[in-house]
Amino acid sequence: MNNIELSENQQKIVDLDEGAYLVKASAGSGKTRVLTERIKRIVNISKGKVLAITFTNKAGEELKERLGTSERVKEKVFVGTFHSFCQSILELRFKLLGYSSMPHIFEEDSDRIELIEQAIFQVPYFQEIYSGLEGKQLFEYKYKALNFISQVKRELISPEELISNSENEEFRNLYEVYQDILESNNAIDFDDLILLIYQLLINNDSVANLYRKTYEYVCLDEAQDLNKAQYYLLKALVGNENKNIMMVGDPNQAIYLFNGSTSDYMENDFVEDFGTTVYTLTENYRCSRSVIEASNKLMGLQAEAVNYVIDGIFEINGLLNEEEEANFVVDKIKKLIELKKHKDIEGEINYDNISILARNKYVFKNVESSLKENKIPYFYKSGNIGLKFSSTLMQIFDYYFRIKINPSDKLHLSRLEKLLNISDVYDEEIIKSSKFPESIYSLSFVNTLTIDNLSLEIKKFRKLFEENKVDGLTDDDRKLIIEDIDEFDSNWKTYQMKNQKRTLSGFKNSISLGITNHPKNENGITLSTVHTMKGQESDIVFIIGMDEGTFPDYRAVNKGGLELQQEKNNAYVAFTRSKRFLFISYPKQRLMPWGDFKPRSISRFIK
Ligand SMILES: Nc1ncnc2c1ncn2[C@@H]1O[C@H](COP(=O)(O)OP(=O)(O)OP(=O)(O)O)[C@@H](O)[C@H]1O
Repeated sequence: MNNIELSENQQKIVDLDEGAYLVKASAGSGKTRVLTERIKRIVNISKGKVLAITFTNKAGEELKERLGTSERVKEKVFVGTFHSFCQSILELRFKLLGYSSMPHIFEEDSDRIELIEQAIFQVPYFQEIYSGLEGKQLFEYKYKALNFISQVKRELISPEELISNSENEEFRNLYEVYQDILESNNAIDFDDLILLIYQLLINNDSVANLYRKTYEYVCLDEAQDLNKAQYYLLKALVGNENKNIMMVGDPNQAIYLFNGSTSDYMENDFVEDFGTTVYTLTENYRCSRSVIEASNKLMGLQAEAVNYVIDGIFEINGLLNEEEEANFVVDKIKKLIELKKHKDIEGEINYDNISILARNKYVFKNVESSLKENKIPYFYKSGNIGLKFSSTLMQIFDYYFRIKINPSDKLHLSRLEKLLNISDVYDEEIIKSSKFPESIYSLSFVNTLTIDNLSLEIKKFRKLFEENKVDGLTDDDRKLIIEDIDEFDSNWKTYQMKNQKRTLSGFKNSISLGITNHPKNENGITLSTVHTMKGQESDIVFIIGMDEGTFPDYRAVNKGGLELQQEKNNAYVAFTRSKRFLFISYPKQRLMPWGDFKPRSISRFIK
């Protein structure tokens, strides 16, 4: 991989002098490759440090892998997501933002939902509206309110703008109450993390100058996914002097409109604000001729195949229903595996070089059962997900742990009280007579923990379950608990490796951001939504459920315009994940949850 010879155009970009540059190029053209090589070059020839931002932890890990592990790289490059970068600043400078101790991240959707519910119940006006709602409406109301709050933070809207926006006037009070509750818990949400650091940089010149001096170069992958807060954060960080910033991206791969992202920040604002020079790359190094022809046709593009000698396969198959579609996919997989070799594919065909993609997770239901029936190994690719415990004992540990490091965290305290169904979660006698008497072990584990004894205490805690010293647990319970402890231990080890200055609170926030969580190397066929597969590739790709209403999603079809365009981009991302073979399928009818079959037509994207 590292011996790849760059094309003349790619090399020219790698060798550019200081300045602001945008590489706007299509899928598979080597944008990430060029960015990586440029970072390597800067590390070798310049004294300055590089800040390399990615949108997911996974993309960050891959970038690190491509950069190698030399001391020089470790010392001179910070690779991370916007959130992890902001967290690292917040940890050092929370006092400047008015916090007396490091605020904690409420990362779970369920945390935010509970907070908004609390906010609703604090304002009679909202409480009245809410009480008049039922079932799905309740959820939709909370979702709408949370979405509004998120939008305010992402779009950097001031309170004045809020007031002038009559449609949103209603939620304005709720926003303030939500923020107050967060504050009283000494907590922040994901959007706050970016907003707070942006505010710090624009209001505090000495901090901003410090970071400008520290990071002489800024690099950003997948720049079409920028939202306003992220773009303005970068702008505030770079300042007016050293404008050494390179972004790479592809407007046709913009698929995060729902998060407030638009390629306008990359294509317009970045170019105007920085006097940026724009480069393009037109060759596709990833895909076979058939895949490129299909994706060019989809988008009206003219990407050139570098692998012109590799024909590849592109097929569209309509099946009777979802069950038949699943059987078709599994049969095809079996045949490919039996084949073992194909002239277009390097090495042996095995499960690991096959991926099945779909617009949404629910589309996988039939394929998943068919894979199971046929004993074909598979796994779901996960996104930016932090550690989640499966055993109740470790979930209880998690609550105690959060409260220990953030005593203001009333949200998780009340959840713990509810779970144990007791009012004093620190009274050992009461715990012993609670629903989960074994939580006493979670509590004493948390009580002993300090940043210096964590490794040792984790070992001791694990031993309790290995040696079956805790009453009332089945073997299955013990197995689950030990697996959870091992995951916690592995997160701790990663945190230790990545951080010189360690604190329990820093560790917990890193877990919340998913920075320390490296899902085990999973084997078998990859099942993934298109969003999660972004930036990745696979020799053989199946895209299932390409019927109108599913892909494109019916909501985008109803809305049309930009939303529908993003669906098309989504299909483009899906097509171009395939290096060699691309099999697309759709069911001609779908089973509705109420038991009827509904006819479906082929997606407009493959007609
Ligand atoms: N000059 C080159 N010679 C051979 N292979 C290359 C070259 N440049 C890139 N590649 C390979 O092509 C594939 C696509 O490269 P990369 O992931 O950098 O593209 P990208 O433009 O970031 O893609 P996307 O936007 O679709 O995620 C990778 O497997 C990469 O190693």
